[in-house]
Amino acid sequence: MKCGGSTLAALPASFFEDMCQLQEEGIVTVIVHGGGPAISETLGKLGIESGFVNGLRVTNEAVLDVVEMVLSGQINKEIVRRIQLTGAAALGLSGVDGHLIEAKPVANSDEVGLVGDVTKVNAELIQGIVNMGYIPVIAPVGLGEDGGQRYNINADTAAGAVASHLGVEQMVVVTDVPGIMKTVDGEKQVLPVVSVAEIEEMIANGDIYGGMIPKVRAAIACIQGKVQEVVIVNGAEPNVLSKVLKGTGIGTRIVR
Ligand SMILES: Nc1ncnc2c1ncn2[C@@H]1O[C@H](COP(=O)(O)OP(=O)(O)O)[C@@H](O)[C@H]1O
Ligand SMILES: CC(=O)N[C@@H](CCC(=O)OP(=O)(O)O)C(=O)O
Repeated sequence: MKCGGSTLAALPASFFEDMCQLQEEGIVTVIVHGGGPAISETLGKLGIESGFVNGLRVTNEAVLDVVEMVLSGQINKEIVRRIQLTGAAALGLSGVDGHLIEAKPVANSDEVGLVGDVTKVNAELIQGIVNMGYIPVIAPVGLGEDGGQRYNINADTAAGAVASHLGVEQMVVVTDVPGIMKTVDGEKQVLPVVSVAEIEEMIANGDIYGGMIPKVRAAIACIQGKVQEVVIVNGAEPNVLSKVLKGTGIGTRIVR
């Protein structure tokens, strides 16, 4: 599951209770989370300037210090605490811990700086944490191959890579909108299912823009592998996880 920074504050208790219930039924959740708004807020308080290029935060060492502090500290531990309040066990870590996420500079690193693309995921470590009965909660900070360099990784990209490497059936992307929306006859509608070809068209004509672009790109990358579908849902919806797993037609399903 990818849990977006846009929706974290709005997640109801039922979101975490569902996760606990699903774990009892043998359906394990692995969480990769974002925290973009909280990073921007702390950067602002500290007077550190940063911008975005095509949805990726321009990242230097000073920005990366804040990204790591906010994601691996504040946000990661907040999610761990909320899961634990349901009685379930959770273990928080970032891509740095146990070389969980290995990364290399993105193609446009001359523009965005220390932003990484995932090259490797330590799936055995995630599996081991799951086998011990913990829900892994992963912050998207990665390490270079030599282990010396940190990278800021977009959380959608990191979640897609984790889903692919784990070979899971489904990735759920939890955000602040009820799915991929399109204006039809002047009215905004949620599309129940979209294909890869339709997504490319929607990006080209501007129907999909901004923060939705890395989500659909990550979805496309992972459903070309073992993952069969990616579902985009609104985290504020009560019991959204059990609704997704019961196939109640909630959100947008992205299929091949
Ligand atoms: N076609 C679309 N349907 C729904 N949301 C869209 C679409 N295109 C762009 N968006 C935007 O994507 C946002 C979600 O991305 P983002 O703000 O990065 O959230 P997160 O923090 O969950 O990753 C929505 O709030 C919306 O403004
Ligand atoms: C490279 C890059 O842009 N990294 C993101 C990581 C957090 C993230 O992706 O959070 P959301 O899912 O809430 O957007 C950032 O610095 O904001």
